[in-house]
Amino acid sequence: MTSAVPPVNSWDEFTPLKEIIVGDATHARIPRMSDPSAWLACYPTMTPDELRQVEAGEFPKRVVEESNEDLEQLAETLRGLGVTTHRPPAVDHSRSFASPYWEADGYISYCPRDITLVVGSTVIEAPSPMRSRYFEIFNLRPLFQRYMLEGASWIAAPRPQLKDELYEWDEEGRPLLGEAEPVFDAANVLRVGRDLFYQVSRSGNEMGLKWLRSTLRMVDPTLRVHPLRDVYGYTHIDSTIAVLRPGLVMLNPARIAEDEVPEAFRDWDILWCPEPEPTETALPYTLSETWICMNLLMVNPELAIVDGDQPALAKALESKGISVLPHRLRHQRVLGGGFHCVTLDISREGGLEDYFG
Ligand SMILES: NC(=[NH2+])NCCC[C@H](N)C(=O)O
Repeated sequence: MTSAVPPVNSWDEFTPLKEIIVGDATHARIPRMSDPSAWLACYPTMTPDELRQVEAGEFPKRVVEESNEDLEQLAETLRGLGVTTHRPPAVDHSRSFASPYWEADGYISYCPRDITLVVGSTVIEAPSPMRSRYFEIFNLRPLFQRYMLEGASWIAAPRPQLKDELYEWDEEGRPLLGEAEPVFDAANVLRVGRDLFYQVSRSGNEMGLKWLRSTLRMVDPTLRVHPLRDVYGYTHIDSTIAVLRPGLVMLNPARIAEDEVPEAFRDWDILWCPEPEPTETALPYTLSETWICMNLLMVNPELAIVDGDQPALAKALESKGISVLPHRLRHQRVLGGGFHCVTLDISREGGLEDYFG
């Protein structure tokens, strides 16, 4: 039975939220860094010597437990705002697995944003370049199957082979992402109605951009995918650019210079993210930089869920008429995800709009 209202409808990052998935930190672990895809995804700026400090295995119990407390609080707040909120339990990341070409450890279910791209009523399983993420999506499958039965479209990118030749090396012996096959994390993409922005970086290659363009032609031929090259070379776009509402975008001043604003946003009002407040971290190495504070969740164009430890950010948003709901995500740097990362919006009120016309 398909409903008149599509069960999945998410074309943007800012219109009023109706349904969302919130991540789960249970079983979160650091994979062995001997896997180049894990090193590339987790600590890509570390040299081989610096990487020696990283201990593979489960994140500290306190990190997991406190993160799950924070995620449940986030879910409660969203439910209180009338947003249908799902908490699918994490897969068991303690189990290693193999393909004909490699073996990998489990990783994390904390950031559903990273592995699934929702464009309109189409759920797209992204081809992550990280071997440890190969089965992460399995905890979302029951929901995706239900959405399909209710009328959504559900596809997956070609399963990537992730052979060693996909990974290249820089002059300091650090991994890079090659072009052997289409790979990207969904969090390399921002959606702004008819326009999507795809970051080419160590977590999304040019071949992935080609695949996404070819696929979105089937979703709607008017969709446009704009590459963001040489903006931020590392993992994911959502601590560099945050689209707050039509005509207003927050940018990371440490990564984008005033004279290098991506062309599409040059006529928009720009809110430069204030310098992040320093925060303590439970481990000496983190999956996210301090700029993860930008990684906020727009509940609607006038309301944002943000890190409560960033008063300057709250003030900056309020100066643009955006109220904030301060929340804690105590280990967002250690686990590599803020409020945008730890959620996956399934339905918003917005449609296939042209916000740049
Ligand atoms: N969807 C995500 N997990 N985004 C996290 C981006 C973190 C980014 N690499 C930073 O250090 O600022």
